[in-house]
Amino acid sequence: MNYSIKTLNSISARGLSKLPESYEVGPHVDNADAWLVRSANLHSVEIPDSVLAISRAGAGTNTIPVNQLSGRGVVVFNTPGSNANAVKELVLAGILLGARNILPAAAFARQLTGDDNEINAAVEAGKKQFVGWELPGRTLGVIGLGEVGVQVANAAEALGMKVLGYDPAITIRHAWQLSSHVTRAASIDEVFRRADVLTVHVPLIEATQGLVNAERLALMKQRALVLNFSRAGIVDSPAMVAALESGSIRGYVCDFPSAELLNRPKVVALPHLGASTVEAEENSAAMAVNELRDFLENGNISNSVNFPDAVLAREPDTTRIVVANVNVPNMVAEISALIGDAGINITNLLNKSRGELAWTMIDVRGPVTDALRSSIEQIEGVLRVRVIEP
Ligand SMILES: NC(=O)C1=CN([C@@H]2O[C@H](COP(=O)(O)OP(=O)(O)OC[C@H]3O[C@@H](n4cnc5c(N)ncnc54)[C@H](O)[C@@H]3O)[C@@H](O)[C@H]2O)C=CC1
Ligand SMILES: O=C(O)C(=O)COP(=O)(O)O
Repeated sequence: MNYSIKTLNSISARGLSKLPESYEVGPHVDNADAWLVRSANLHSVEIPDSVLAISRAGAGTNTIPVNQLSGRGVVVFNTPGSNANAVKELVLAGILLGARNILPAAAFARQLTGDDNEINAAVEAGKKQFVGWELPGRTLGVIGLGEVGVQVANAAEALGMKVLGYDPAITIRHAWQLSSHVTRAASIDEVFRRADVLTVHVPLIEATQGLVNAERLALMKQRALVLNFSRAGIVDSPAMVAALESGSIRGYVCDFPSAELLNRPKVVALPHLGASTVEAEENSAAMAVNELRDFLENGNISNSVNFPDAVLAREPDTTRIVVANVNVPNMVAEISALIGDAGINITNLLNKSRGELAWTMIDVRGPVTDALRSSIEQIEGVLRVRVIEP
């Protein structure tokens, strides 16, 4: 079976090279079986019915209409951790940019004129404007201890910072990865109160929109530094500008330029570069490609953000019926009754649920007719049915 994948955004060629030649891949593929995206905003894009899955080569899925796609039985994937090291390194750079006033200092040096003696004199006279501070002993507050937050916390701790972390839904895996020297804050406001440097590593969702707001900025120590490499909307921009103008916040380093932030000396706004390294782009694309392949060829799901993980080994000469359905009682019984009525023997079965959605895979011997497939489609609560031949 040949599959087709439409790419949106620029996707690492080395990552895409993991696909077999039988796949049709590229930006101009019509009626693709799957889409592979980075930050493309799909909220106002028509996604054709041919699309069975969308994989986000990266972490954030706020640009994808996940709820709407769930209702259509479309699986949305992301690639957890694939770019976390790249973001961590840029966050560390951001802390150092702020701590040592590197950008204004370099701008000062760039505009010096005269011969070497005059330049040296200007350097010695001017450098006192850029006196910075060192990291050991300073407190870094990390909000969100997922793939990126844990790496930032551990790296800052290794550089001698005291690290205070907050994540009410930290996973067991991330808790294990976190350095035992990182202190867990009892509340988000405690992080704002105690941090010399604060960094946010949470997804943009309703609960995190404007998480860094005027009230919380007012809790912070005078002259603290704030970093945001998550999403623009997590920081209330007018509140940040007001805090920078009043001098209560030393600087704001972020990955999201906006009209309001441009040309402000205390703002460093990078052009969404967190995941823009050769390594992260390749990792993310390769992981997304592997997820899509296993999904298209076998119906298996790993790293979805809307459907459960569901992996069932294929047995030779079996046909797989894959059903996306609403998570209600009796669904498996109804589907298997129809298969039994068609005189077909089930060899293996998996049913997994996640919230309101479920994923059912049934392996059978013998051909699955269009009539059987459409009778399964007609069961109330079934969102989509695929039949994958041996
Ligand atoms: N600038 C860039 O290029 C990149 C930006 N990102 C952004 O960073 C975000 C985080 O990425 P990952 O760490 O890979 O995701 P992740 O899903 O591994 O971690 C997110 C963590 O935030 C926590 N969280 C959610 N709501 C919270 C709240 N209200 N308070 C505290 N913690 C909360 C979750 O429990 C989870 O542990 C992404 O959603 C994306 O928006 C990620 C990669 C690259
Ligand atoms: O992975 C993420 O969430 C990112 O923000 C990276 O975005 P990008 O793939 O560089 O457009």
